[in-house]
Amino acid sequence: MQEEGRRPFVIGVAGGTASGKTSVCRKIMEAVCQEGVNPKVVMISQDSFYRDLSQEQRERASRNQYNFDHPDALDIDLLKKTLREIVAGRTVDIPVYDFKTHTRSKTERRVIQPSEVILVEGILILYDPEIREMLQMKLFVDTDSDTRLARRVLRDIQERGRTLESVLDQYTVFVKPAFEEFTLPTKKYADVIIPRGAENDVAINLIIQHIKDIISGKLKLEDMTGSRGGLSFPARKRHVSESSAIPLARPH
Ligand SMILES: Nc1ncnc2c1ncn2[C@@H]1O[C@H](COP(=O)(O)OP(=O)(O)O)[C@@H](O)[C@H]1O
Ligand SMILES: O=c1ccn([C@@H]2O[C@H](COP(=O)(O)O)[C@@H](O)[C@H]2O)c(=O)[nH]1
Repeated sequence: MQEEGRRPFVIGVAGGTASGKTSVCRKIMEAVCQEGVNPKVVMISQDSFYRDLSQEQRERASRNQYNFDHPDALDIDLLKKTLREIVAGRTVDIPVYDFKTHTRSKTERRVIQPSEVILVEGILILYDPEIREMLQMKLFVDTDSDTRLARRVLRDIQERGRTLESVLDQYTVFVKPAFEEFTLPTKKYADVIIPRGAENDVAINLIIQHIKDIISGKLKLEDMTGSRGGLSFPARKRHVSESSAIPLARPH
């Protein structure tokens, strides 16, 4: 159960498509859940907040004429509302999105119980200023674009019902330009940049240790209480300037 008066520690994980956002979140979740205090940790994907497409939009999507990488493709208001509820410690239910049909399930919703640590990942999770304000730790997964494309091709063919031609076409027309216009510029908001994603154990272990210190109370509450109340990343106080976030590179 969430402790009275303690707000969840909300971590935003951004990065390009197939950069390893989900994989990084899973590694963090596994490690943090091994902690003796056994905190409740939950992961939410921005993908759950894709708009439910009309028949006409679905037809365009099937012809690769719909831009899923533009901020307008997401119901950002619903995402914000949901995050506010979560921050307030309330149970919420979120849509279940189907990448094959580009629709939300009519019958299923995912229930998110109050938790001590919330990981929220997505290509545009650092895009909206109000969402950024709700995040106490901001991460950017920085994986080489060729690697990302190679992974996306495999994943979208295996899991999202796409053909090679359609993945490459969508990537060239929408995914890459939108990454450069909307996602890449949000890297400057990150507190920590993780080169190479989930394989970067040095970076991920440092992040995990920081989260564990917060959960265990090793980092003092007074150091962490920011203007938004509740637990906030202590780096707020010694916050590096937006352009000087620390890229955690492989040691040589
Ligand atoms: N370090 C890695 N090495 C090999 N494959 C990876 C690695 N990280 C992620 N993948 C694979 O790449 C694809 C996208 O990874 P994922 O973590 O889902 O990225 P994102 O959430 O950023 O889209 C998945 O199929 C995943 O298994
Ligand atoms: O119906 C849809 C919805 C989204 N996409 C693509 O998904 C990625 C974002 O997901 P990641 O897991 O971060 O890769 C985005 O680039 C959209 O293009 C889609 O293809 N179809």
